[in-house]
Amino acid sequence: MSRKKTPKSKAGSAPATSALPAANGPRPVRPGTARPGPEAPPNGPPQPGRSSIGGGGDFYDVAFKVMLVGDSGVGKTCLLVRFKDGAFLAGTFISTVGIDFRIWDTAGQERFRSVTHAYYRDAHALLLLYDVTNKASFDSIQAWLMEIQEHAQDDVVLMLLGNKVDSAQERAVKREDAEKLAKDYGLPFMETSAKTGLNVDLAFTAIAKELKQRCTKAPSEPRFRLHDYIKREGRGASCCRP
Ligand SMILES: Nc1nc2c(ncn2[C@@H]2O[C@H](COP(=O)(O)OP(=O)(O)OP(=O)(O)O)[C@@H](O)[C@H]2O)c(=O)[nH]1
Ligand SMILES: [Mg+2]
Repeated sequence: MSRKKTPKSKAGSAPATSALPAANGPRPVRPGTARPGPEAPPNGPPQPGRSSIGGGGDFYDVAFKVMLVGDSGVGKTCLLVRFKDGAFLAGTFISTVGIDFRIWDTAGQERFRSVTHAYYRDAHALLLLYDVTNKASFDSIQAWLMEIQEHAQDDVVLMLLGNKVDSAQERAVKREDAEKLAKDYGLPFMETSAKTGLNVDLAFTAIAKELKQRCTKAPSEPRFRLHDYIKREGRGASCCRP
């Protein structure tokens, strides 16, 4: 199910630019306003016969579908592995083919885009990645946002992540430019590194907190504020520094 590629091979990975209208101004893309979609498992105690996530036998009161999207090579799989296993996949770049069923890690390559679309529909949250050392991957973000707008639920929680921030000397996307884009679209934004782990746990935790609150928040409980949370907790290259 995997295909070996040379590092940084991103040819043909950008979303189809034909999807972008000529006047492609910023459009609101449901900033951080998700509630569980219709396919979210019910809140409450584990149910007999209920499926476990990943078939591993662990049952959850609440489960959400979070997807990683972005151009090929931006580090989606590495980010997931860093979060899940605390490790970094250095060396050979093994591009994801179609959908990785371990978790909802998607392929960034254009040729798998139609497959990926099918999985947006019931996603509760999307982590949209670009690579801070690859300008083209940042330029693709608007096209990704249009895809998301077209295929994902209206209330999907969305976060923009600029990955590979450890490669400071190769930086090709200024943090300020990404901050502006994020602000224009109302997106929470952080810079991350799957290599060092910078802000990786925070990104997933913030999404989890947002989603959980939507499902379980008592009326008296203060509302979780995703933007404020990552602003407060973000490290180093986090976007929202005071
Ligand atoms: N320096 C550095 N390299 C990274 C980082 N994250 C990923 N990489 C490298 O970038 C390459 C691509 O990473 P992947 O995680 O496979 O990329 P992907 O987005 O899953 O790519 P597709 O599956 O093709 O969509 C690999 O060679 C990784 O080692 C990072 O945070 N820092
Ligand atoms: Mg991958």
